[in-house]
Amino acid sequence: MTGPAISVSGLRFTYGALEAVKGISFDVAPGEILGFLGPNGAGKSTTIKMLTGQLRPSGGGARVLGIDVSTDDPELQARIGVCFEEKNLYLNMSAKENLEFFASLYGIKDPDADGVLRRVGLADRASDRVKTFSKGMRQRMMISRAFINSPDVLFLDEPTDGLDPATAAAIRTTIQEEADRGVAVLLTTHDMFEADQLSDRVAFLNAGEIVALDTPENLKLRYGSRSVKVRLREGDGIREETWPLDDAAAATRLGALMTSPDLLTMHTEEATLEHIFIRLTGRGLAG
Ligand SMILES: Nc1ncnc2c1ncn2[C@@H]1O[C@H](COP(=O)(O)OP(=O)(O)OP(=O)(O)O)[C@@H](O)[C@H]1O
Repeated sequence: MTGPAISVSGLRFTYGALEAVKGISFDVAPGEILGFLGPNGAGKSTTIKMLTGQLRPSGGGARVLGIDVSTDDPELQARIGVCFEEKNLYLNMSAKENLEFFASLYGIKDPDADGVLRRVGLADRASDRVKTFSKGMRQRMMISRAFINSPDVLFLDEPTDGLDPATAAAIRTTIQEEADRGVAVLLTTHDMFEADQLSDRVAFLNAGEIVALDTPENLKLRYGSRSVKVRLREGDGIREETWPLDDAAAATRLGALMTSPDLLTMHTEEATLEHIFIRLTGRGLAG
């Protein structure tokens, strides 16, 4: 297709008197991963629910693969993959039966359930009932479910939350592979390493508004500042100092410290997405 896979314009949602999403606009291109970041309650889930047809927008609009999300068009559900904690799995069915059942809802005749389970590391549990699965395995099932219809757009809400590091890394690789084959991905995560590693661009959402949207590199250049952390011997103890790296006065001070006999360690700290978010909003991503 030409044009954006996801196109959002002035999108709003109100729960009674609460305006949870306040007129946001953004696009996601085919093959692009957009990291959708913000603290609890920022409006990420509400936005995803509107884009996946679960909530009708209160104002503005959005198109996914050219389909107006407020039209209940079944083609939308057939062409998107959603990993959202609120979607349930059938606990008495096996992993494979779950995927085959979901595939049947999309009218897919011969779903590659084994292939999808292999991609999330559950191939050897294909015949086991989901009720015997651990929390992380159920999370992997949710991800596999999002892949079963070979979607053109993926909505992934904290896909690696609660997974062990090796499994999380494998899932990130899978998400990147999907993007490489042209899938547009909207990814929410509280893991800033993951956001930085995977996102082509990042949107910071705060209190229902997008406060910044750019590549991680550009955000770091524009809002981030590098610093140097110095540890010095002081009497019987240790003193720590942090100095901005791009600052003339700091350079003079750091130059003097280099030759100090009390200098223990000195290391540079890069701007992180979390630092930038705090700077932009005065809030941490976790709360
Ligand atoms: N069903 C609901 N009824 C009333 N208010 C709601 C409902 N769902 C969410 N809200 C409110 O809307 C705002 C946005 O919530 P939302 O779930 O979209 O945030 P979020 O960014 O996804 O947060 P989290 O990181 O915790 O998942 C919050 O103030 C929340 O309390």
